[in-house]
Amino acid sequence: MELHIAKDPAQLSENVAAWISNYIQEVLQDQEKFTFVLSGGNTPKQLYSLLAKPPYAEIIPWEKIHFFWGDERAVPFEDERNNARMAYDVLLDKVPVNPDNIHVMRTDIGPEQSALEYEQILRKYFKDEELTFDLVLLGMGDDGHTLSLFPGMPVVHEEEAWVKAFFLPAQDMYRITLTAPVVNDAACVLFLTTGANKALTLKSVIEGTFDADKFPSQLIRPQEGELHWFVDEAAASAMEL
Ligand SMILES: O=C1O[C@H](COP(=O)(O)O)[C@@H](O)[C@H](O)[C@H]1O
Repeated sequence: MELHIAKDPAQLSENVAAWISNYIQEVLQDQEKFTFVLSGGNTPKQLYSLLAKPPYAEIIPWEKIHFFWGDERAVPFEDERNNARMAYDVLLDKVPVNPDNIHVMRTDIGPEQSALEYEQILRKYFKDEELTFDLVLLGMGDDGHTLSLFPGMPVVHEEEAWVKAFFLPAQDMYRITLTAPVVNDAACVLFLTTGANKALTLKSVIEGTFDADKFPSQLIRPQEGELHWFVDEAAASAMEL
């Protein structure tokens, strides 16, 4: 695991935008397409909006990138809580992405059906071979969740399905999520985390005893791929560095 600490969220977003841009260009020297799994929530907004502007808007070969999502809140696309909607607003509507390469988790059908359909989309894309995303961007909630793997929910222990839907009583909402084994098969996983409110959780996730029910983010340990935590000083403040 590699830990990268920046002064504040603005500097962190700058660093991550540059890092992602370099990584995409490097990977595309050896392959034709790049698979990028996006996260939702508030933290990546600044990063997405930087990627949508020069120099990244111009140097990233957008047409070669296939976009997927790590998780989705089962609310209509028009709802501002919808993770895909946020990414469209801040990034995807602003750069020359091929619309056929954008693979959203649908929320205009039932969540269970959407999860099954998304798994089919992934199986088709990866032609039933090993599912290996090039880059998975993740966030971490104050409670230690990542993707929609929330503390204490059975989905945390899912080993078979690639995609699961479930009801999250705490938010009175269905969630659709990739499961941890899928993310752990990725070539590179990048967590983006900011804020003092996440400091104690981050310390537990990185330095604490393994307890996936309490801190689902601890489940993310790529088998062979790279794991990077990009955090700001406030989020890192409780760690022993
Ligand atoms: O609900 C979610 O939360 C996490 C963390 O979001 P943040 O607002 O604390 O950055 C996010 O990664 C996930 O995609 C989203 O559905």
